[in-house]
Amino acid sequence: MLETTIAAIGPLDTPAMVAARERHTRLTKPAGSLGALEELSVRLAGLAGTCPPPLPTPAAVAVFAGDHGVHAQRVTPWPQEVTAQMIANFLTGGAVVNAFARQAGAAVTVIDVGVATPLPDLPATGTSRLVRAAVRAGTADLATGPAMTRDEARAAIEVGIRIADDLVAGGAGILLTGDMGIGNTTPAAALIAAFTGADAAAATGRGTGVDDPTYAHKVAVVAAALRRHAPDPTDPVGVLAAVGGLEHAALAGFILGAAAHRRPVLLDGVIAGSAALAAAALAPDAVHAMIAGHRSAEPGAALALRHLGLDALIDLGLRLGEGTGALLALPVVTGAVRVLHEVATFDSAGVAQK
Ligand SMILES: O=C(O)c1ccc[n+]([C@@H]2O[C@H](COP(=O)([O-])O)[C@@H](O)[C@H]2O)c1
Ligand SMILES: Cc1cc2nc[nH]c2cc1C
Repeated sequence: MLETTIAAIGPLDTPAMVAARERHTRLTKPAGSLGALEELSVRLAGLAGTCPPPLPTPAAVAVFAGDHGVHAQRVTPWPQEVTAQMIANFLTGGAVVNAFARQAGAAVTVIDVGVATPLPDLPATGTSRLVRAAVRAGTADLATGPAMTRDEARAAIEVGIRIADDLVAGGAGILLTGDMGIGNTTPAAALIAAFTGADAAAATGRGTGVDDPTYAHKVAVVAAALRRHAPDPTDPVGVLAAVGGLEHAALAGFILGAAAHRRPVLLDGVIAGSAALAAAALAPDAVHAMIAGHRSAEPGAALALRHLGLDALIDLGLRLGEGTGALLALPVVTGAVRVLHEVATFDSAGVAQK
């Protein structure tokens, strides 16, 4: 499944992009006046292979949840049970992602790809549902050994591909990434260091908000893990297995799945950024489908986006995860595409040119 997904990912369609650029020159606005939205709309035309590209609707956000053995190293102040407790909150519609999803008209799918705490029977609300797809009950501690086996990393990637397949089959026009996992900014930092070559201190942030001593310890844990595992960026599955997380691997698969279906995938924060690096290492053309929703306050997020050649659409200092930054950026993406559908040309509107 991974190989066929990678094989389906290809370059952008040049004629559709040429048509979109040409159309922009005829619309009733000074050339270039929509800034980054113009190049984004051109890229989405190239992704869809048609101009104008379809409006990115309906939107589907997938929140991949997992737990982390590295929690034992005290890299986060939050108890591990909060991962499962927040899943319950997502399913009853009480989290920030639910509020933003209601605003955006997006459906929320929560995927247990490896939560350590047993989940109770959870009722789905109108717009949220749970998929139980745990590969294992949390990773092992990456400070003392590999986080998971290669087979488990691959299985988690394939969970993400399957979710992307299902959401696209259900009609989704755009996929949004979300994540939930107490401790998951530590593997995200290690992945970003492994794929970009940045050092541990540059790639590591404060996550949910650790104090100075905990931050220094977290950097040391990431640095030691990189020394111990010496992850090889040309072996992305091996990198994910050594220093990643189940939700990071699943998100990498989800991104690949979106790219294989030529659907845009709107990335949330630092966890999505680390997964996007893995996806790009597996299939470089997957980058064409990626849109950086926002610039997370985590320093590793900016490193990941720079490595991918992506500019964030919004920068509001968010560091929540769950898909919240991606959801806030969705109207920007829709606006970029709507221009190509709805704006009059100078000829049709009788507006004089310079
Ligand atoms: O999206 C981000 O950039 C982001 C930045 C910091 C923290 N988070 C969220 O906070 C949790 C991980 O933080 P931590 O400190 O426990 O590693 C996890 O559930 C993430 O979704 C998310
Ligand atoms: C309360 C809480 C909510 C979250 N949402 C995403 N990560 C989170 C981490 C915590 C701790």
